[in-house]
Amino acid sequence: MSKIKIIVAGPRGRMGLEAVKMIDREDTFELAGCIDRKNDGLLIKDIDGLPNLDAPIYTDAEVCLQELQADVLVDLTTPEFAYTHTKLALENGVRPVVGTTGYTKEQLEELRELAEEKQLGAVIAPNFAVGAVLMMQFSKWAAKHFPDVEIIEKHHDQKLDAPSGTAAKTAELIQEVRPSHQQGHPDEKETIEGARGADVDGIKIHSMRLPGLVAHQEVVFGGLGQTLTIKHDSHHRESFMSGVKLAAEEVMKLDVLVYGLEHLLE
Ligand SMILES: NC(=O)C1=CN([C@@H]2O[C@H](COP(=O)(O)OP(=O)(O)OC[C@H]3O[C@@H](n4cnc5c(N)ncnc54)[C@H](OP(=O)(O)O)[C@@H]3O)[C@@H](O)[C@H]2O)C=CC1
Ligand SMILES: O=C(O)C1=N[C@H](C(=O)O)C[C@H](O)C1
Repeated sequence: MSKIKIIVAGPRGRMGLEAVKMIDREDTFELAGCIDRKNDGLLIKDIDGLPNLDAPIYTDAEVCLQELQADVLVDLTTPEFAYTHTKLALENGVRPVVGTTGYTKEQLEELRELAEEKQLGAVIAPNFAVGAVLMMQFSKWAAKHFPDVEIIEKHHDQKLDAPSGTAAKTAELIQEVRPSHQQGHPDEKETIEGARGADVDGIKIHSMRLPGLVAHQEVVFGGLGQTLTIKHDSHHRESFMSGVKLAAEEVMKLDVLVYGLEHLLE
């Protein structure tokens, strides 16, 4: 069986480095090359802290995608670049597996249409940790019985986007089953702006950023005389890698874009 040839965008990042190491460990994967913001023409092994691999680095994503003829692009960069990378990948016959968060609904829809037009698989997953996917699914189930819910997400202080992609996706899943309504007292007023958090159709999202955190979320439901808390913690970025591996394998069998790892889990 031939190996799945993978390009990683963002190899020096916290997630990108874990992905490069995972691809190196897996016999069925080959690191074809990387897209980086700098280090054009160097090899991965030339960069301090990266594994001893001969994969070439490109700063021009389009040239990289055209020259390497890879199967899959794993993107772990920033929202502003991930969208362009994903689009370029689909236009060049490469299947995207995207962990980068911060896509707008319009961008997702446009990429869904492009994948369909090209008949190419694509996976965009705001969270690759299986535990986090279960947390989201359990939350959707709980919301049928507890329509009053608030989300508290906690991340490291280098995170660029707020709320997290996971919190946004959790709210979206809950919205599918929860009748739309505002929560709290109808006359409540914020005496300090932002005190009640972000609002998605009445669901409040609170984002905490602190050094020492990795990725954590609590979904708290309130009912008469009781609360239910569904909580997930990623203590290390290794927690995301089994999901990235699964997505890189499964995307080869898809001819549409799927949004969320739950679509690939039994
Ligand atoms: N789906 C999931 O399970 C998870 C998703 N994430 C998401 O993944 C993304 C990356 O997170 P994280 O690794 O923590 O972030 P980092 O900031 O550690 O890494 C991002 C990397 O992307 C690089 N980069 C920026 N622009 C480009 C570009 N145009 N081309 C290539 N590389 C580029 C950055 O380079 P430089 O260092 O020079 O800025 C940096 O090395 C975020 O959106 C985050 O929310 C994170 C964890 C889990
Ligand atoms: O930036 C991070 O770290 C993470 N980002 C993703 C998100 O925005 O949900 C996934 C995980 O929470 C870690």
